[in-house]
Amino acid sequence: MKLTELFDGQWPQTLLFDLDGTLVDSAADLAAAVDQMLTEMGRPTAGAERVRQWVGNGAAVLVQRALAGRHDHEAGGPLDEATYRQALDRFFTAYAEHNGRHATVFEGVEAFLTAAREQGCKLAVVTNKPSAFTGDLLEQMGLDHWFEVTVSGDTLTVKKPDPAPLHHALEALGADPARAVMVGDSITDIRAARNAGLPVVAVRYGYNHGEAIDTLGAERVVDSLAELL
Ligand SMILES: O=C(O)COP(=O)(O)O
Ligand SMILES: [Mg+2]
Repeated sequence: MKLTELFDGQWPQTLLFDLDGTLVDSAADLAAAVDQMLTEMGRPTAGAERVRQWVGNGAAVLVQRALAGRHDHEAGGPLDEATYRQALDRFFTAYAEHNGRHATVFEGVEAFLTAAREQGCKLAVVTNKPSAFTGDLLEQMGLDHWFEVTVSGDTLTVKKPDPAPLHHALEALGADPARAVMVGDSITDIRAARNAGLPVVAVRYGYNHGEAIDTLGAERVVDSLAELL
């Protein structure tokens, strides 16, 4: 299913990309940092499989899920504020050490970005990842040169699924929202795109909290971004 089918045979002018689970397979590093934090706090580790399911709503929610040991962290009861602050602090320190160590760029990403650039598309990253890690990870993966604008989870006071980060990226690019597409891996990206009035391409290989992404309303769902070419 080609991307051009979304816009009457034309390429979109602008592409907004999610980062974790869409461009970069970063779960192993996030899991290493979460488990380091949990160990330092005398708690049992979570393991890569569960951490993968907890990624997508930013560092604060990831840490809350890790402390509760479950995805619906609120159902685990209220978290003690001091414990949460300490855990968040330890997670930031640990992830600064692990960020990029085991991460890889997903298959199809470079080919797709190359084609998009050839078509003159404007490219931006809109992630819920804190800015302390976003630029560093993009640089380590050799992806930073593709993107004119990066909006991180703490760039604004709200993050995806709020549409504001997407609007912010479009404004910074001087882009027409009517000719823009969001590309992401989770329900959060689909909701953010809906809220911003953009079509969305979803990838099946990312982190959607262990749930299938096919029935969540994305205009296109692919196994590799190369399928869009
Ligand atoms: O930090 C996260 O929770 C995930 O970030 P993402 O928005 O790039 O998937
Ligand atoms: Mg993601």
